[in-house]
Amino acid sequence: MERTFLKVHGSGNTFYLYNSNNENEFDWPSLTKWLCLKDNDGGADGLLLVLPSTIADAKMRVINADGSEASMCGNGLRTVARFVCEKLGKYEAIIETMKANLHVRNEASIFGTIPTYAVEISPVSFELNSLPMKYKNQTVIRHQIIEEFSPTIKFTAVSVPNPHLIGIVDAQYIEDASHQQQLSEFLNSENEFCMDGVNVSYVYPMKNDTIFVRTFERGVGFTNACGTAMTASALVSKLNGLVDTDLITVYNPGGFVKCEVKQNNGEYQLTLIGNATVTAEYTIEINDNQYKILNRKDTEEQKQYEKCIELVKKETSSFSA
Ligand SMILES: N[C@@H](CCC[C@H](N)C(=O)O)C(=O)O
Repeated sequence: MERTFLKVHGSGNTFYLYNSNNENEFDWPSLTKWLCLKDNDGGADGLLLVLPSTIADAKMRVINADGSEASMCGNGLRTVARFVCEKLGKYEAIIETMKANLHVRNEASIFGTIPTYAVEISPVSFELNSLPMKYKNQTVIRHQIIEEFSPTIKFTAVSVPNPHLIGIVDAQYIEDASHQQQLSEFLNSENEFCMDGVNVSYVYPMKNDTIFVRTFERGVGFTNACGTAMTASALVSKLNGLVDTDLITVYNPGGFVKCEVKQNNGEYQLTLIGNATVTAEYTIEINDNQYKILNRKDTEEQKQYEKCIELVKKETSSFSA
């Protein structure tokens, strides 16, 4: 049978997006692993499923490139927000995700006229149990040196609700990714700290309202960007006085986003704002776990996005390859 998929990205974090009325229509892990093969028309970082919901406007499921399922995806949610809002002819919607129903809305463009969406990132918890993570008999790790990971980098563990380990680093750790790669590979293989793996981000504070974030994603590896990681990194930067504004610009290897960090009655209110770009429409043949790309029709959207990348390269050229 032939099915239509969109190739989409948020800050260069690239996904196939598939709309289905049947949650069990295909073997999602097998399909995702195939779609994400780099030799397969460039691959992708995962598959986003848009499904019917009885409690919201739509439901999103996120399958990582290795076939594992994630509870949330911030960059992916922006593209799902666009798909659902355009389909329903609305400017805002509620999307059901594994652990929360999240508000999404169309937003003024962050660069030129590129389609831009703002999405709620919630719930937030610093409890190690929520990741899950274990470290000695601690219940939280907040801006703390963990000798087993590094003698100098301060780490924070936070779930939003997918699990993140955020390290605040000097420019040298951005220029050379080897420390982050080694630590991430260790924490995403069998280990005593992060039983289900973890997304590992290194954050370089650039200005009082700007940070740079690079993420090694659980189930994927280094990606151009991770939306939940950038939002969690903005929160950690704000809580530790590395930035002093509510609206933080977050550069990443694939572009930039804005993260709004607010606190109300002790609750964190986090919003991720950025592009929701559709690069192509694919026709794919699927027969008993056998897949074949039959056709690809490119959109014009990536051309404008390239200009955004040029700006980011200029701003980050002193420390980022
Ligand atoms: N890229 C995503 C996060 C995708 C899931 C992550 N790899 C996990 O396993 O938690 C984002 O933009 O948030």
